[in-house]
Amino acid sequence: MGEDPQDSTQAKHMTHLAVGDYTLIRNLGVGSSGKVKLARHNTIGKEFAIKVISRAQYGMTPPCNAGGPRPYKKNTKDLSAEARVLREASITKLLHHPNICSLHEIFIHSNQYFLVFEYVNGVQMLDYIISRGKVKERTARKFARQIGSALEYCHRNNVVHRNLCLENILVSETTDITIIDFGLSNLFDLSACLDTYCATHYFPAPEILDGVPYTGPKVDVWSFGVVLYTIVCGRVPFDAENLPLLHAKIKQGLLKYPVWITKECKHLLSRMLVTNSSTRASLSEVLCHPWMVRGFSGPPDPHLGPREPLRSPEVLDRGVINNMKGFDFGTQEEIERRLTGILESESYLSVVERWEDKNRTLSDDFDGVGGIDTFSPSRASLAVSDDATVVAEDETNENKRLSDSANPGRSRFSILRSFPLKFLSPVVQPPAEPCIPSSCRLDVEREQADPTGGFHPLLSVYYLTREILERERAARLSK
Ligand SMILES: Nc1ncnc2c1ncn2[C@@H]1O[C@H](COP(=O)(O)OP(=O)(O)OP(=O)(O)O)[C@@H](O)[C@H]1O
Repeated sequence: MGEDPQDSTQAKHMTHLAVGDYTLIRNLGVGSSGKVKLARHNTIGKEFAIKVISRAQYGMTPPCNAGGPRPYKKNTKDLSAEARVLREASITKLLHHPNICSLHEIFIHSNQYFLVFEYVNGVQMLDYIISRGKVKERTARKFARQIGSALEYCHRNNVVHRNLCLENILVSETTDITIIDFGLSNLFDLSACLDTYCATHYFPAPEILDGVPYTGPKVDVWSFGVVLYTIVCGRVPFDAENLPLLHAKIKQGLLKYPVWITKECKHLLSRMLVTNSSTRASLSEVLCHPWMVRGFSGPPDPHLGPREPLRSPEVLDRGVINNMKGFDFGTQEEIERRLTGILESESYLSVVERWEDKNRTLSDDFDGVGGIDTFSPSRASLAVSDDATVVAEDETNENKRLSDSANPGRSRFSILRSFPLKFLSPVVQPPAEPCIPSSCRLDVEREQADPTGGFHPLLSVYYLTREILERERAARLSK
């Protein structure tokens, strides 16, 4: 990317730099799209993290041999990079979840974008693991439940992250998780496929590496599996000194577990790291897995607000539609027409009907024997076996342990951060039986056919936009 003029000034002078209402304090990090700086709002005094992205790389800088500024033709790559920034902003602005970094505002200068995010006072999960070695399963479960909750929230809103990795998960002092960087995220539609190659280093799902079309959520489950493996094992599932070797290993598809990993945890990982996306666990299965719910009354709360189905086009609020910006959905009239088409479609109406039936049944159950949150892990049929293809821990294997190495922190992540956006791939795992408890309040069918979440990206954006406006209204009233 182009050099940020702010950065030509040394960091020590940064405290004097102001951007809009913010004073820049210091660098927090750097990513492929730009630098992230700690900033303080001049009037409210609150700290924010501002991602500064140069627009020079997007063709906004006039060519130097020109006799003055003139229109500068953008190429397709530039356009998609610029679209990526705007998509990150549009998607993140909609999301409201305790484990997802919120976007406060975005402003655009002639040479730069400034994305003003909530400041997370924490460290990257990568550094957290490096400094501690492996993490106890109990702590890992806390992390996994928060990551899972955030992913479920996203998926139920037709958003797929596509770049979940250790660098995009921040851990606070209270060991709470915040997921950042929705720069590669997208809206998905379960009835259609995405085909863009995304994700960093070790984390992309096999179907992304193979370049085959994919629907979305399962690629996050894969990356989540790699993250969870790394958290509990203290090293990435596949590692090598260089990419070709790494690819070879991945294609070999052998997954090794250290001896200290519990059977339950191994089973969960073996369901997440399944190369065939159609037999890989759904997020519902992951969140209901006995390992995930151990010590809890059920799967993590996705923090979705209460929603009712939109029962007819008459309930559509034009004020909401007018605010559905940033996704190329078309004009207000087009959005309204498309939403009307969805609400009047047979598939939507039948899903609403099923939703009503299901909720009636659930509320009857609730009146009687405890209702929808009565999931009991003990009732789950955990089919854990000592997987034949799971190789026992081999102390001499190339997946060196951090503590054994002369270079403690990085040896378990030898190419991590060495390659830019690069491929990594997976593992042949036994297609273990899914173990979704029948009483689990989440299930695949519901995930795919809930009129209030995940039914269609346009509907999800409508709900999310309405919720933002409601929050803003509530904030105004409380002043
Ligand atoms: N909200 C935040 N609070 C604190 N630190 C942050 C925040 N956002 C980002 N950072 C720091 O800046 C780094 C880069 O941020 P981010 O991953 O969003 O940038 P990027 O350019 O999109 O990166 P990528 O190469 O993954 O696309 C993060 O790894 C983190 O250390």
